[in-house]
Amino acid sequence: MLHLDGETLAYGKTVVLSQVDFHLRPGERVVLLGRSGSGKTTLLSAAYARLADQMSEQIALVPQETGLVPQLSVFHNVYMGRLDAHGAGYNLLNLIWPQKAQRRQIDEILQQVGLEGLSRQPVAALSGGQKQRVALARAIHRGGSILVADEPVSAVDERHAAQLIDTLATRFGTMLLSLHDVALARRVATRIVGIKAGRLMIDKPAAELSGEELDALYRP
Ligand SMILES: Nc1ncnc2c1ncn2[C@@H]1O[C@H](COP(=O)(O)OP(=O)(O)OP(=O)(O)O)[C@@H](O)[C@H]1O
Repeated sequence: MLHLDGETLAYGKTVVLSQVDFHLRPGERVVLLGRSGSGKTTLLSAAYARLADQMSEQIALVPQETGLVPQLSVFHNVYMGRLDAHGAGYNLLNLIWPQKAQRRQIDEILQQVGLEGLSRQPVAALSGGQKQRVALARAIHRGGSILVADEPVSAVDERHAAQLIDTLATRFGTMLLSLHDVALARRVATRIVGIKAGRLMIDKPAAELSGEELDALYRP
């Protein structure tokens, strides 16, 4: 479904990753690991751009900075995940006066991500972890079978992070994530890709990855 073959990923003349061979197959849950600044976001962005370009279905995206509109309510931010499913008139109506059917649908998702009762809160009034949950709810509302998410639970405590990732895994058949929590990565991933020194140093099934390989990935 996605193939990057020997590609160089750069910002202008600044090369971040060179000779990248990366693939994503339907049904995989691939987690990118690596130290801060290693290039996880760079690879995710390239992968998302390619998927969005090539696939006919929509791709759900959770960017690192969440991409929420702080002045708007939780409901409205989640609703925006699917603006393209409705006409302009219906979207405007929901902006002013959220419709019952939409409220019900979105309340159900909010419950799944632990935000029940917060639908009317402006996003600006939420904690970092709650904002991440809104971004996950928006991705779930967007739907489809593929999720690309950049550190989607970095501000959520360990136990809830695992629950949220499990919820995502039930909703999306194929996932490409970056995570900083190695234990969580091992728990969710079918494949782990480790980035270091401008290249993909690890690319193997999660079950085959040794502690020594992971240590080497994070060693300076
Ligand atoms: N827009 C940009 N222009 C120039 N350089 C950039 C840009 N975005 C990122 N970089 C550089 O590219 C490298 C990889 O950054 P990237 O954000 O992909 O890393 P990361 O592994 O996702 O880091 P983190 O875990 O901190 O989010 C870094 O050296 C960073 O400074």
